[in-house]
Amino acid sequence: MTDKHIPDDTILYLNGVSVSFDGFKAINGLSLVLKEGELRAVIGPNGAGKSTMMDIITGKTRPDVGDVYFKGEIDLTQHDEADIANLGIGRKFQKPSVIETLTVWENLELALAGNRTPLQSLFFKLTKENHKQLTDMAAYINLDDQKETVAGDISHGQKQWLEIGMLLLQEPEVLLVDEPAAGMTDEETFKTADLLRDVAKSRSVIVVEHDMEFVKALDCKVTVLHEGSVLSEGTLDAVQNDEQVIEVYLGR
Ligand SMILES: Nc1ncnc2c1ncn2[C@@H]1O[C@H](COP(=O)(O)OP(=O)(O)OP(=O)(O)O)[C@@H](O)[C@H]1O
Repeated sequence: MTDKHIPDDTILYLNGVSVSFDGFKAINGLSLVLKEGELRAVIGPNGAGKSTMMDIITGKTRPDVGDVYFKGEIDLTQHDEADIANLGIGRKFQKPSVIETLTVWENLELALAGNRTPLQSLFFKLTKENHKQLTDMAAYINLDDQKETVAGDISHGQKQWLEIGMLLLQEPEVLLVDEPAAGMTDEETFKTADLLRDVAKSRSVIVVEHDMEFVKALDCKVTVLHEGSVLSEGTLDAVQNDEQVIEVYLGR
């Protein structure tokens, strides 16, 4: 147990986190509390520290100082990237990393096998239950009709959904999603917002995004980062009307 007073329903707890690169403070006293089952959008101008924050949560970057706790008692600064993924924090990078020469179904199958040890996955055979799991997931991510299509032939938006589906098969408790709507059509953007809102009914989700229409569709609490710390937090309306946020975005 930690001596920090972290509320029971907190899944991620960042407090006073800072990290410098060559003397430049990319993250500067950052504090953020994410509740179980919460969907949170993180916005902020280029260089605000959004990716670095995700890197710290997932163990890619070690903070110089500060607390980073998962589920109240797991000190994430003491774990490496592989450990943190296994603990239940999944991350989707901006660029989809599906295997383009495999079908949608095969990509999903691979993600399911990925939950096993290398030896187990070598001999992995789909059970009836696994088959249903993959069929349900394909439908859930709007790819029911594309199951047999090679991933290289589906749209950019569909690739993003496929990757979200692959991550969900690993059943993370927290899903971190980096700019999912970039390069999507309007229809795909809104479907993605629907999907992530639904995902957040059974786990916690942080979405980093620039597209304000998408953030509006997510309909959740918004955190604005600037120069490595939280500038404002609240509803999208509240942060968009915050004088400090207006100044940072519009340079007034
Ligand atoms: N490994 C690194 N070495 C040096 N500087 C870095 C490193 N990683 C990030 N930075 C710097 O830290 C700052 C924050 O970068 P970060 O990528 O986290 O911002 P961001 O909010 O994700 O920006 P964007 O919206 O452009 O992706 C930037 O000034 C960046 O140049």
